[in-house]
Amino acid sequence: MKDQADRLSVGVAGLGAVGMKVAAALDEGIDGLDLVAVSARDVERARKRASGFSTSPAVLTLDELPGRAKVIVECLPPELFRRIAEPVVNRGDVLVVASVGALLSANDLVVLAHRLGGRVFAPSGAVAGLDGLAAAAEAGLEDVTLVTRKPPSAFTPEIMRQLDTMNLTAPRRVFAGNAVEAVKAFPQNVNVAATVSLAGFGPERTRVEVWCDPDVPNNRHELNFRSAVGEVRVEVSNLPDPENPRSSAATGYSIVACLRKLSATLCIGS
Ligand SMILES: NC(=O)C1=CN([C@@H]2O[C@H](COP(=O)(O)OP(=O)(O)OC[C@H]3O[C@@H](n4cnc5c(N)ncnc54)[C@H](O)[C@@H]3O)[C@@H](O)[C@H]2O)C=CC1
Ligand SMILES: O=C([O-])CC(=O)C(=O)O
Repeated sequence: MKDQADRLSVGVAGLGAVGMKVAAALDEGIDGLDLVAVSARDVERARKRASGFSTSPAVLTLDELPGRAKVIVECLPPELFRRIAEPVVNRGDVLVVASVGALLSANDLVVLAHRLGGRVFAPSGAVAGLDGLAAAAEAGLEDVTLVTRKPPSAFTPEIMRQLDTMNLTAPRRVFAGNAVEAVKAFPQNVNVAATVSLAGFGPERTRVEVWCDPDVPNNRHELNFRSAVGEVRVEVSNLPDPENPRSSAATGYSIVACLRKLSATLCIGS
């Protein structure tokens, strides 16, 4: 048990598929961390969602959240990323990011965090293999490719209409390009591409394919990389979250695992 002075207060921005898992795990207890506040679009609804929590976090609007906790976990729609990230970083606080795609156009905030002594964490989220990728990056990467394959129901209604995905009878490649272009085209589907690119070869050089596949029930991510010290292939087949099928159910748990490391004595994995 940490001394009171060493404990970190935590706020969760967004109580959807990802944020609710993070808030629930904090409420159950993560060593050294205290859930003090949550925020969602509909404050009344958020109050109901948090009513079973034993820690009784304050339920706030998004703009009230910065400053209420030392660590803010962003679990919002990507278009709201800056609204929470900017004030958090401006205070020199710790930001943990789910909408990692939005980080690709927010390098100014990372620079500011560095200047003010803050920190920004981008957990692995729905993808795996970033430990090996980070090691390979140290050794010298030669090629990184991420192939994301999702069922039609995992795309936003707008993209489903654009691509006519509901009428697909066979797998179709709906995107090929680099991570920057992938995030622009699919802001709610390929945060993983942003995370992989930041962990390894950079957003411009990381190659990404997105497939809409009526034959797969799960969200699949296949990461391949080659470096001076060998080749790695990692395949993930994630169950879609029952609350939001666009997000893999594993995402929230990856953020929880990252939060545990904030104050853990024994840290496993790079
Ligand atoms: N890093 C990764 O590997 C992954 C990242 N994601 C991303 O994580 C983020 C969260 O995903 P989900 O939880 O599935 O989304 P969701 O749609 O289930 O939840 C979003 C939450 O934001 C809240 N919200 C909306 N407007 C708000 C406002 N003005 N103030 C406060 N809260 C507001 C909503 O009430 C909702 O609780 C998304 O950007 C998603 O693309 C999703 C899957 C994987
Ligand atoms: O949850 C997933 O499988 C991936 C995802 O939506 C994202 O990276 O934005």
